[in-house]
Amino acid sequence: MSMNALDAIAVALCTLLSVGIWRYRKARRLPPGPPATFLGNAHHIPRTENWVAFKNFADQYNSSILCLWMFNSETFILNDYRTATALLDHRSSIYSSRPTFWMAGYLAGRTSTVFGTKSTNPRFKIYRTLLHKTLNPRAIRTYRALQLAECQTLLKGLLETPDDFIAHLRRNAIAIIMSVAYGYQVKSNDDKFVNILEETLRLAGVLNTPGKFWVEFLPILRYVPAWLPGAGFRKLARSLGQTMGRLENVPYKWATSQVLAGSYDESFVSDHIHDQSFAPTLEEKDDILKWCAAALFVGGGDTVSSRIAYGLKATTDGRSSEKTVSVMTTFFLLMARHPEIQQRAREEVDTVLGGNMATHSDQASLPYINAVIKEVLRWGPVVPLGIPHQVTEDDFYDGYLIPKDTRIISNIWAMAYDENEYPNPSAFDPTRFLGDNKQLDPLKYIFGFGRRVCPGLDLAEASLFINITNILANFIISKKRGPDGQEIEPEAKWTTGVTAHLMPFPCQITPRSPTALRSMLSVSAN
Ligand code: HEM
Repeated sequence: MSMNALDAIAVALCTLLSVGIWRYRKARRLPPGPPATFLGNAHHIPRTENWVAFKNFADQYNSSILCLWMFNSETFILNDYRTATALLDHRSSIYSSRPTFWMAGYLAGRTSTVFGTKSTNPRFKIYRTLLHKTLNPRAIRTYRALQLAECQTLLKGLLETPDDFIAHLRRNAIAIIMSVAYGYQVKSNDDKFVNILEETLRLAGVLNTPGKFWVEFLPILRYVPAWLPGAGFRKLARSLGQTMGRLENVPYKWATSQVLAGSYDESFVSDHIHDQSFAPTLEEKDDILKWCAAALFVGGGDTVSSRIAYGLKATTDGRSSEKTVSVMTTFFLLMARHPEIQQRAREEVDTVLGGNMATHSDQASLPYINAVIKEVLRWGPVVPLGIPHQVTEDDFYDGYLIPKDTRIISNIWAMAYDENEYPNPSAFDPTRFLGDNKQLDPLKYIFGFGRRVCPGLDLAEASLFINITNILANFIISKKRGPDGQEIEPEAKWTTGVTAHLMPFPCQITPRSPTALRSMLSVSAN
């Protein structure tokens, strides 16, 4: 048979299969979405900023729910808050599981992580209960002194080496979470445990690369014998999974050895190590505690702070750097871009604090600062597509079938940039959350939904408040000037992954009064 005849047969088969899939979808009353071929919709998912593409599809199909096909299963993407809360919050008893992550979970031997545990697994309830005990609004009051002390270290760092602001912010977030999880004091910016976290996040990024591994689309491939040509993905997952295991094992071993030696700072590990009520055996208790502590470490380390993004190149004021940054750095970028908003926030801080260091009890007296924090979180959602949920029963919504096992993605970015909720959504405008006609509060969705909602949200919010308020009280953030004397516009370029980070940008951080700040820091130190 000639090549032309073969090509024609292949095209005819593909067309038949695609039409078949389209008819099947229509018959089952699934939500709309871009037409799938027999290879699914993989080709519709861009590798960068895919949350924008999903929102564009939702606009194009005039539907807040989209259906994309990933070979053996449907993925639904929820693009507005109304739909996401109706399903993931109000029907959370069936929408709180997680799909199987074949490379980073199953094949890497990491199905017990808190992030990936299915809601049907008895571990899920135990994990959530233990994390809640450490992170509930009452419990986090005990970390206030720690947050204040770490904020002082941050202010000192910004005073001494302002150009290293990313490293100072990173140290701040990691120091807090390492203390909460393990009772470990981070002493330098080049810490052994922090390096393990960054290496693990890098490897997780490799295994989670969208569209890279066929087994994510065709899970049956997980049975392909590892020695067969083309089965290298199995070896890769196993070997990276072993290296990633250092994340939950090394700091946990360190913390337990400190407790057993009787010289330790209180932490999640020390609080629970002698409690066996939640596990039938000692081994299981250790396994549960190590995964929970690691979840604190990853959750706190990869969202509030900054991290290294390997393979990404960027320059800040001429220096090559590979660091990317998150919520606090988004704040620096926005303040450099909006001096008038920064000034209004500072006036409120000066009036209320009168030169003293802000403490947690000042939060209720600073409405404009609270609005700035909400707007920073909305403007740059740090987990733009949330973490996928999975529905455990067939369900119906708005006339659509949502079949059991469907993977549900909440497009948090689309909710934050929904023109119906936020007129001119690209504009940074804290007054959205002030006055009589307040716009939708981003705290309702930015931390996720239902039984999977982020357990660290109160801790994160408290840290953001203390750091942002005290930075505004003591520093002026502005655009840097180049050698030609011209201001350099700080650019907002995002990385794509589970968490989105801003690429580094230049900015000028100037103390308002170095002498006053030094004396405030020395008084607090005494
Ligand atoms: C601004 C900071 C943060 C943001 C925006 C954020 C956002 C999120 C989101 C969107 C999810 C997924 C929720 C879902 O599946 O519906 C999540 C999960 C999670 N977060 Fe956070 N987070 C932040 C800080 C933290 C901190 C500080 C910690 C730890 C102290 C933490 C620990 C976790 C954990 C353990 C999960 C997994 C929960 C589960 O699967 O059951 N996060 N977070």
